[in-house]
Amino acid sequence: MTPTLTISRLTKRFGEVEALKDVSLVLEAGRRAALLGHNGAGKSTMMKIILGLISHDGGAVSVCGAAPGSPAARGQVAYLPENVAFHPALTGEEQVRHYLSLRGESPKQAMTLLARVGLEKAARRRIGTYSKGMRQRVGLAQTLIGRPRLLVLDEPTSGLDPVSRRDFYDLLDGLSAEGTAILLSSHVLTEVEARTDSILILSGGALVAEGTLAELRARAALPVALLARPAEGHAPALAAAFPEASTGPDGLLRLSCAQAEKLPLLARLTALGGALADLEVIPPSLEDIYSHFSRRDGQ
Ligand SMILES: Nc1ncnc2c1ncn2[C@@H]1O[C@H](COP(=O)(O)OP(=O)(O)OP(=O)(O)O)[C@@H](O)[C@H]1O
Repeated sequence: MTPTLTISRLTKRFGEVEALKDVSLVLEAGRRAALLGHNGAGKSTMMKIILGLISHDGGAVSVCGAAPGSPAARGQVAYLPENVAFHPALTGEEQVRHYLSLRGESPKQAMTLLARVGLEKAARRRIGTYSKGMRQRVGLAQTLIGRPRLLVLDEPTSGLDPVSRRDFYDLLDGLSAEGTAILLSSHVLTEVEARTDSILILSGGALVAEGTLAELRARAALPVALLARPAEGHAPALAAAFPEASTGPDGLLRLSCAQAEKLPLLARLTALGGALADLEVIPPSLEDIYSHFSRRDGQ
C-alpha cells in the first residue's frame, strides 16, 4: 500500500537560509509522528510544503500518491494551525456547518463531527464562550471534514491544560486507529513520548533523528546519573570507596556512568550494605535526549 506521506531528499531555500536540507521520511497510514525542533528548525516550512502552500526546491513529496497542493492531495490532507481563529459570535455548529459548505459537503454532518470531538453539548453555544481546549476541538472537527487520510497539526496542544491535552490525544488515537496518519509538531516532549509512534527531530533544516523514544535513547547513549545517600557516619567511607564521585552540598554522592556500566556500579554500591541509606537512579531525561540531537552549531 502507498504510504500516506512520502518525502524524499526535500530541500528548500529562502535566499541565504537553507530551511530544509535533504529531508526524507515516510509516514504510513495510521501512524502518528511528532515533529520536534528548535525555533527556525524548518517545521513550519515542511508542513507548508506538504500542504502545497509553498513550493520546494529539490527532492520529492507525495501525499497519498499525489503532488502536494494538487486537487487529489488537497482532498486527502487537513491542517490545524497553531492559533486557530473562529468567529466568536458563531456557535460551534454554525462554524462547522460553514466549513462543510465551503468544502461542498452537507452541513447536516456538523453535529456528527462535533459529537466526534466531544462538543455535542456545547455545539449551540457561541464560540466566544468556549475554552481554548474547546476551540481546539472545533479546529479538529473542521479537519475531519471529508475524512482526510493525513492530518497536519501545528502544535495542537499548546496552551491546553494536562487533562485537555490527554483528551485531545485520545481523539487522535481514535483517528489513527481508523487509519488516519498524523504529523504533529510539539514542544512538549513528555506528551509526544507516550502518544506518538515515532519522533522526528529537525535541526537547522536537517532531519537529525528519527525513531521511537526508546530507539533515540539508545542511540544517544547518554550517561545515567546515580545519587547515593550515605548512612549516618558513613560519608567518608563512601567517598573513599568511590573517588570518581562528587559530593554535593546536600551530602549526596553523585555518580555518572554509561548505560552498560549501570548494573556493575549498582552492584558495587549495594555491596556496601549498611553504609548506604538510599539510592536513586536517574536516566537521561527527554530534554537531555532532545538537546543531544537538536544541538545547533556553536551551542
Ligand atoms: N518566507 C520566508 N522568507 C524567508 N525566510 C523564511 C521564510 N519562512 C521561513 N524562513 C526561514 O526558514 C527557517 C525555517 O523556518 P520555519 O518557520 O520553518 O521554522 P520552525 O521550525 O517552524 O520554527 P518555529 O518553531 O519558530 O515555528 C528559519 O530560518 C526562517 O527564518
